[in-house]
Amino acid sequence: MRIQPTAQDIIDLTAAWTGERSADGRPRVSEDVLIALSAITAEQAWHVLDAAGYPHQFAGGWRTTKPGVNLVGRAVTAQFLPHRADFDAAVVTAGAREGHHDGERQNSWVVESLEPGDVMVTDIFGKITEGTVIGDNLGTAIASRTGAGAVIDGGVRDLPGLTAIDNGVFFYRAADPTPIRGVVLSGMNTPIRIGGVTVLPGDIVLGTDTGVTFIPPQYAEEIAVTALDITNRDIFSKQVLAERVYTTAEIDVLVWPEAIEEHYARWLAEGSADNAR
Ligand SMILES: O=C([O-])CC(=O)C(=O)O
Ligand SMILES: [Mg+2]
Repeated sequence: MRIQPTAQDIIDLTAAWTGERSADGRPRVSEDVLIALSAITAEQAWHVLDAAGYPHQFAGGWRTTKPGVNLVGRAVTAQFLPHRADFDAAVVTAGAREGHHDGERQNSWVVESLEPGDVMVTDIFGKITEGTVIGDNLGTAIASRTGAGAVIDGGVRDLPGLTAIDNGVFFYRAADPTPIRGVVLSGMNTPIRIGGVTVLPGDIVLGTDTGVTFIPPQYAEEIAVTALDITNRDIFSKQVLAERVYTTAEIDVLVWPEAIEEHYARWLAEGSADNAR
């Protein structure tokens, strides 16, 4: 038994990704794509994923420590189950074989595995009381290791301290003063369920005020490129409307006539989108 699958198991699990990978086998979407995704909306991601046949990648109904700030990074998944003594003993033994020696602090096993650009994504079956996966100490460790944050489908504690962490964004269900208890870590970087979404290790987490999208890595670049085009068209539209070059009837349509498309292409080529931003 293993707590974390081997790199080869993770490669097999995510075989749809053909690009670069982390040492643990997870898909490693590039830094440039992550930066581009940090400015997009849940709707832009949804549009591409729905069209690609992935309509169930969004989970809503969160609280966030940084409203208005997006969370973007590569998922490190973790799953907790209700405590069961014999299973916990097996987990502690397997964990020690994989280098995790503090069997009483299984939540820290996950935190200590994190790398820059990772987002810790934890399924703790919605448990709030005694389901507080992190507080401000583990939150500080997550932020300093990842520069990103975490998605906890359960509780957090030390909320004022967690909110004060500048370099991390935390999505959670509710805060509670109790410490984590009565659970066992059943897996790290295994497939997990968050809301109605199946999340795989290396998925790109996009947390916005709307909710959290888990983007299969093979769609990350397409979403970044599509979103940039949508954003640019929006800037162009507002500019030509403000300058009264076209009427709203001409601009506010699903497909622009050829002349407006050509104008947009010229405008893009002149670098006007970058100037307007
Ligand atoms: O230590 C823990 O397990 C949770 C906690 O309170 C913290 O991270 O500050
Ligand atoms: Mg604490």
